[in-house]
Amino acid sequence: MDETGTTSAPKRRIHVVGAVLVRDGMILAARRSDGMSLPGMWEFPGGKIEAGESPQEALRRELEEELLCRAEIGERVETTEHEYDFGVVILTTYFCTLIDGEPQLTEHAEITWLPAADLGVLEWAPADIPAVERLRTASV
Ligand SMILES: Nc1nc2c([nH]c(=O)n2[C@H]2C[C@H](O)[C@@H](COP(=O)(O)OP(=O)(O)OP(=O)(O)O)O2)c(=O)[nH]1
Repeated sequence: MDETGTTSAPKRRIHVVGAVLVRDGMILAARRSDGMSLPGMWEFPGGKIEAGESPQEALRRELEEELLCRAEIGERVETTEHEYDFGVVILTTYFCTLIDGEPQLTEHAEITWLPAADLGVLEWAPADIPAVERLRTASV
């Protein structure tokens, strides 16, 4: 029950993985396009984990689909939970290294590489803020 006395159904829980791609001390950020949810916001490329997939499998698949490149998935950076109006996103980010191909735009509006210390200049999806904060204060 909320403060208006209304009982609402529990929100959908959406398990999402994001790639912190690191190259030459820079991290890749991708801006969501107008056709996506959270339009215009910056994120780590990735997406929803499908049934039967491990987080790493999902991330490899998403990077191949979205950026047309292959990456090695490394250590986990952060797991956060954020409630949006469309559901609760549980986002886990992993350090990743490119092993084949140059990231290409397919669904995002743009991509950019930034030093970790400068990540704060972008407008990140709210679920990403804890990972961004961790990266800004860590050496990558
Ligand atoms: N890929 C990715 N998604 C993120 C991040 N942060 C964050 O809140 N999200 C949200 C956006 C989406 O609602 C969901 C990921 O789903 P998705 O990447 O498959 O997005 P999508 O465009 O297919 O989703 P949709 O518009 O069909 O709802 O998680 C992030 O860093 N990376």
